[in-house]
Amino acid sequence: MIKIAPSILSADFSNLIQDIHQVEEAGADLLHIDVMDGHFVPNITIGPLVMHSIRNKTKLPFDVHLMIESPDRYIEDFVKAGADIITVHAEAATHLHRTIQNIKSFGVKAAVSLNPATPLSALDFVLPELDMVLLMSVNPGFGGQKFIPIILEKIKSLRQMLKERGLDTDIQVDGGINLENAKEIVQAGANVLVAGSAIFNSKDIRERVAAFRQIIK
Ligand SMILES: O=C(CO)[C@H](O)[C@H](O)COP(=O)(O)O
Ligand SMILES: [Fe+2]
Repeated sequence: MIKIAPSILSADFSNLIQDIHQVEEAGADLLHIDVMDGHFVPNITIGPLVMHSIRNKTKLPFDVHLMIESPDRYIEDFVKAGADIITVHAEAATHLHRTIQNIKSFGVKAAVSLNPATPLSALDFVLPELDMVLLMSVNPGFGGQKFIPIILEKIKSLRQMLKERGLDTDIQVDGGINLENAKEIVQAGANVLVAGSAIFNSKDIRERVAAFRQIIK
């Protein structure tokens, strides 16, 4: 079962709840929330306060992508704000194993993200601890960027690595996913697709989620 995770980074923030309801009614599986701190990435987005304010407006699980330095300082805040899955960047966590344990200690799912240039070997000694791996297919920081094609090879290698280890960890891919490339990303081995601009910048958000579902089924 392939999951669709619309990224609210490209939603209309003046109509955020309406946009969220549209993707929810269209059958999205997760709500992808991009948290940026202006340090790890050049952009600044939303924090736990906004997340908490939308928590009781939707039943969609919150898939929280932390693009922040020293993520341990904020894990508890994001759990309290309603996170169901918390993803940290391997490049941003000095003690990655400890950070993963910290996330799991709150009973939420733990995931690690790799920037496009970071090798899969960064996961070698934490892979069995993870519910999901997030492979970035753009350099993080902004929505609306172009998918980096070589990440297809990375997805295939990760799926093979998981198979060899007997793991069925989710592989999420994030950045530049659209109706044209979604199928090959799934065929490469991804089972959770994040899409921001391709969903929220379309004229008909519901129809666009349905079109993604049709293409990847
Ligand atoms: O983490 C992200 C950027 O750092 C976003 O989730 C991602 O870029 C989604 O936006 P789009 O689908 O428009 O590329
Ligand atoms: Fe993201």
